Amino acid sequence: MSRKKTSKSKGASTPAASTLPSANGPRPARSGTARPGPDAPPNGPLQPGRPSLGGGGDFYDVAFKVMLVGDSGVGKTCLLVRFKDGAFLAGTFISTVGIDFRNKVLDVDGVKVKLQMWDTAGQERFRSVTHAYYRDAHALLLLYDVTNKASFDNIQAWLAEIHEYAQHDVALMLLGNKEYGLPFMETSAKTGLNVDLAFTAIAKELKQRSMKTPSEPRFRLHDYVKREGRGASCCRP
Ligand SMILES: Nc1nc2c(ncn2[C@@H]2O[C@H](COP(=O)(O)OP(=O)(O)OP(=O)(O)O)[C@@H](O)[C@H]2O)c(=O)[nH]1
Ligand SMILES: [Mg+2]
Repeated sequence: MSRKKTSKSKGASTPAASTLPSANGPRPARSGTARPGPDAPPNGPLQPGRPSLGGGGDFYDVAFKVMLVGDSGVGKTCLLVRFKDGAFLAGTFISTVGIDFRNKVLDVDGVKVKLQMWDTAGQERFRSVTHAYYRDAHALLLLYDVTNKASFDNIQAWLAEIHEYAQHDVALMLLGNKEYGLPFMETSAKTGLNVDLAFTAIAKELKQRSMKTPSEPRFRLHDYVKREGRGASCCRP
């Protein structure tokens, strides 16, 4: 697959969607090798989209490159494994070395969208490796650990890296991972996001506790918040 190298300039915009050569082929020697092996998909600009058959027989119409970034330990790899395989990597924490990738094809309103997801190492020592991958990412998921204040404080630094190395129009999302096992939502007094929900939910919980009527279905605060919570929010300083 021919690739032209484009130097990143502020005027450059995110490369067109593409059909990526399958990254489903044999994975790099060790997941997250500092430099993915020869089977890793090219890190150059991506070709224009066309229906294509990736490795592993997954048909897709369009493909995008998504990168996960954030401090070491915030849960980038675990989030990816959960999304890809539906499993949680409990047990010992094995830090990603360099960069790794996983693919998943989603059906988005009848369009087969292949996400090639790059799992970066959060450790400082791999930063130079991961910088090279920002350039042709279509989207960046920036993770912090809601139980680790420093990982949230570092968001500013990650945003500066993104501004420095990614295309100016890259799609960005901020994800707070892990939880204390408590119902969790983000609110904004400024925009009103989830403000009514927060107080309505707690009112429902307290009413149920004090006026329990056996015939009424049990109110589950966690489920209610999850169901009603408007996750879509944008974090303005
Ligand atoms: N309780 C809880 N633990 C989590 C969650 N996600 C990840 N972990 C744990 O956090 C630790 C780090 O998770 P990883 O996914 O390996 O972290 P990472 O961001 O990939 O770290 P690096 O590869 O070093 O950048 C592991 O021990 C996970 O089990 C979560 O949602 N909840
Ligand atoms: Mg990792």
